[in-house]
Amino acid sequence: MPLTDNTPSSIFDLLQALGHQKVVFCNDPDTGLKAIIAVHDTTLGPALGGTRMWTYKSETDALRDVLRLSKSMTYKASVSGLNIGGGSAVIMGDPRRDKTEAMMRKLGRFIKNLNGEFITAEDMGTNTRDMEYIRMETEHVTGVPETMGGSGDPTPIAARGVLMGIKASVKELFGADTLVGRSVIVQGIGHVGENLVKLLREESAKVYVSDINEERVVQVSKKYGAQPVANNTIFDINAEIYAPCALGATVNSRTIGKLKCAIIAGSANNQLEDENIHGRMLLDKGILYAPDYVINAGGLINCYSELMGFSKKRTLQLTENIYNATRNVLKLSKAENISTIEAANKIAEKRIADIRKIKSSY
Ligand SMILES: NC(=O)c1ccc[n+]([C@@H]2O[C@H](COP(=O)([O-])OP(=O)(O)OC[C@H]3O[C@@H](n4cnc5c(N)ncnc54)[C@H](O)[C@@H]3O)[C@@H](O)[C@H]2O)c1
Repeated sequence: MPLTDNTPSSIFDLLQALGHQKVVFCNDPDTGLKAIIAVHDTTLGPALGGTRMWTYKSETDALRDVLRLSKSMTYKASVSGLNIGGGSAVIMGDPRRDKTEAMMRKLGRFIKNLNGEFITAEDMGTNTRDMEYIRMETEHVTGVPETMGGSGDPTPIAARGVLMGIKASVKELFGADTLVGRSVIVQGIGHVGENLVKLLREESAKVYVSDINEERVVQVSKKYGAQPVANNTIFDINAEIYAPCALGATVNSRTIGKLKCAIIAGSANNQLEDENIHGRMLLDKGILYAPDYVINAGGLINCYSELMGFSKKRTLQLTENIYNATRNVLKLSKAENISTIEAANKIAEKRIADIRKIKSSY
């Protein structure tokens, strides 16, 4: 996705280049809410995507993030075979310091005004409690607590999907998908990261953990028998699998040279800073990259299931199918000698184009 410093300076040119339908700036001085909602593509259905709250350095950074996130939601839904489109919301601010009930409910009012074109869920910096606040103002939210008729926390399912993607990648590279003794470094041990550490340890993998929150590193490493690693030394560790589970763009021209892993497979959205450049660099370096939006679709699948009338069994089936979806992407990448992200994009774009055609006919 061409969202770098070289991207068009006009916002409309940028939206045109990325294919976005709508961007809404939400400003509410009373609650301090400064949020951006982006609706990328609704060909397959209403735009579904998380609300992220983060201390963005600038408005441009927040806009860049919401545009990247929403586009990857469209692609994620498409490769996962779901009938929904892609959208996303970001709130500018520190979730630990600035977030309030009123702020989340105000965001709910903005979402309500979109009349179902955008449906949200939790993401970094937000949680099920926040979704509950949004639900007080609009029905267009998923991932609300079970007590409110929702499917609850989607992060264990998101982590299971990532595990499926890791297994499919290991199968491709090593011929068998067992994780016994395989080494994995998990960067970012928040909601998804911690669940992933748990699953990896249950599969008897050797797990290293790092986070900017040192307290969590101590807690999580103790709880699951993982090895703590200082955040600034993660690229010095000799681990076969690097699982980015924090912010995106950690795979870039500055880090690729340092990577010692054979596989990159994690939950973070938009792991490649520039997918054209860095997807190719990884292919040339012989590092297998399991495209983020293919393997982190579990959270989306959970939210989608909630919209369809939640069934735990069906949700698990769809999530375990991430194994096959990843295998298909890797197969196409190999057959056409294209990067794995190009292969995933081809599969996603073909489904959207096919459905767009049938929707335009009587
Ligand atoms: N929550 C979901 O259901 C879901 C689903 C799919 C993808 N994702 C993606 O997975 C990633 C993690 O989501 P989450 O819900 O676990 O978020 P979270 O906020 O619970 O956890 C993120 C963790 O990353 C840490 N972190 C932040 N910057 C870091 C850095 N530079 N280095 C190391 N650690 C850092 C934070 O301290 C925190 O512990 C995000 O990119 C999110 O978009 C989340």
